[in-house]
Amino acid sequence: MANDQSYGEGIEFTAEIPEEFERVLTPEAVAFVAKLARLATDRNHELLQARQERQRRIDEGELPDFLPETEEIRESEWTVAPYPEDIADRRVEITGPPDRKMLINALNSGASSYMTDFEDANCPTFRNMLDSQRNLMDAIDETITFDDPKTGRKYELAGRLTELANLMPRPRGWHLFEEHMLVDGKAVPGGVFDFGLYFFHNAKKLLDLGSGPYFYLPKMESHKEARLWNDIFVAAQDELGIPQGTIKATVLIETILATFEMNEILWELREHSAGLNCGRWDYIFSYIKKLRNHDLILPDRAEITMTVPFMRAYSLLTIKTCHRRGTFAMGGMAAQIPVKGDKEQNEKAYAAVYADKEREAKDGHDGTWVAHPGMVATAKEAFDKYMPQPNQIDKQLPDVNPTAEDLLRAPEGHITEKGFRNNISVGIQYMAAWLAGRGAVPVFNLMEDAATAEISRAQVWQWIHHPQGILEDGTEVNEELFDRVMEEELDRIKNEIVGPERFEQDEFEKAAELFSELSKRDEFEEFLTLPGYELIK
Ligand SMILES: CC(=O)SCCNC(=O)CCNC(=O)[C@H](O)C(C)(C)COP(=O)(O)OP(=O)(O)OC[C@H]1O[C@@H](n2cnc3c(N)ncnc32)[C@H](O)[C@@H]1OP(=O)(O)O
Ligand SMILES: O=CC(=O)O
Ligand SMILES: [Mg+2]
Repeated sequence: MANDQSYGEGIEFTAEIPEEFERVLTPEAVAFVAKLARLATDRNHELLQARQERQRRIDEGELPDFLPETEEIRESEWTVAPYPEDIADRRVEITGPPDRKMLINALNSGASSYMTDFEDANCPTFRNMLDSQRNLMDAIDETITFDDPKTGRKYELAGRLTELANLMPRPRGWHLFEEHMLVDGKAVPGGVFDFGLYFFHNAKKLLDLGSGPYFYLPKMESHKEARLWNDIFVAAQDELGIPQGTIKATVLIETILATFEMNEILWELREHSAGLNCGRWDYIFSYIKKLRNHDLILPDRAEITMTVPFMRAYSLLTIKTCHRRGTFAMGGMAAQIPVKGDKEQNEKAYAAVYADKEREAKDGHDGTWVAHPGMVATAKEAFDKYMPQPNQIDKQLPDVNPTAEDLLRAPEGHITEKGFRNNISVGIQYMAAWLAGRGAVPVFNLMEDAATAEISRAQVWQWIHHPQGILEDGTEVNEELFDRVMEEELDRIKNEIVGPERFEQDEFEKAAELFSELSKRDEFEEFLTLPGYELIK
């Protein structure tokens, strides 16, 4: 175990650091993270406070809209700094948590980039966070290998790092803190911990290889949150003597509030921007969460596709905004993954991914996300067809001018018992995996992660708490119905889906307890990973 005395004044670790991770938490790397934390932590808390105040105003009737005070930024002509040539072509980006095997598989997958996920697809145990950093260090040293004890298979990189997918880590969002590292008695913002360690160990090596420190930034709700990231980038580059503007970050537009501040977010990060991405799953979650006190009730999760009007308006506005500012408009995640042992369902999954990517490419997106290596070729085929050049940033969309009403209008649809059941079952299955340390899992042939599970959780809460929470057969959604359905679904999970043995081993009972508590309580919990973190840290 590393000795916390060696880390310097005001720096403390609240958990043992296994020896194998001492090369991640070197005194120099820790001091670097501490420096960034001292810059960021209080501002992070103020920004979270501002989120609460905004929510209070929305609860009282205010609706999100474009900000009058930043009109000048929206109306004037400017572009972000040019992108580096090695990320000119981002047509297919694979995503996933950087566990050792997945990291090697993702780098070798044929995708243009790998969104290396410390957020939605990751369960933030201290071990997972440190293991991910170590795996990334080994990948960038080009020494990473993995011997799978279960299969005996050996894994290694399929070529030089620069011939493989570009690494684009996504640090944790501003709501998550790394409670195992304290600086001046305060937990370090999770994103600062993830970004700081990665940048400290790898930025110079990436530049020497001819690549660079590229990032994704999640779950922001305002341009002021982007300003904090920009200040962190400036300080980090300064500290390591790396030229300003070297970092390039793509911001996920995945909250209903950020959609009204796309220009402003790009402006804040203009020296460091690599565009925006449509984080569709968190976006739906955010819509439900932020507008929960309004009569804007969404139908079953399966009916909220990218083609319903408010989602389409958001995606087209992202493309318009990014291209006007000279940068990438990345598409989002199709949650379908290959279906083993069912040819028909498998073909449907591939067709759904192709249709999603075809629409994105035709609309003007510059690339897209897939959740599984098996889907890379399918997404690439769609983009190659409609975008033979590396990107289509020069495609302008002057006629796209959605109003606030267009962006906020709830789609028509149905709330069904099937949808209600599915939300409960998926939510419990996901939380059970998460509590066992896994942040992304296949459930009912779809990729589920923290963002998709949040939709399920938020819908159940909303239908229980809102007078319009009525199933299409007229049944009122209430706690009694919830208790009955949850018991039936738990029984099904135990006896038909995972089997009694795994049910006992994994955390299904604990997950059900948490899911039930969050669904029934009157106050809406901001993120399910917050009470979840209390159970795993
Ligand atoms: C809303 C959002 O934020 S989207 C972004 C966040 N979410 C994600 O990143 C989820 C990414 N996807 C995944 O984590 C996985 O695909 C899962 C968990 C859904 C399914 O994983 P598995 O159950 O392992 O799938 P499956 O058994 O089909 O995998 C086949 C092979 O592909 C590999 N694989 C699957 N998904 C990935 C991936 N995303 N990256 C790299 N390799 C992968 C597996 O490791 C396995 O490798 P092997 O043949 O060498 O053993
Ligand atoms: O992070 C992506 C999303 O869809 O959420
Ligand atoms: Mg997300």
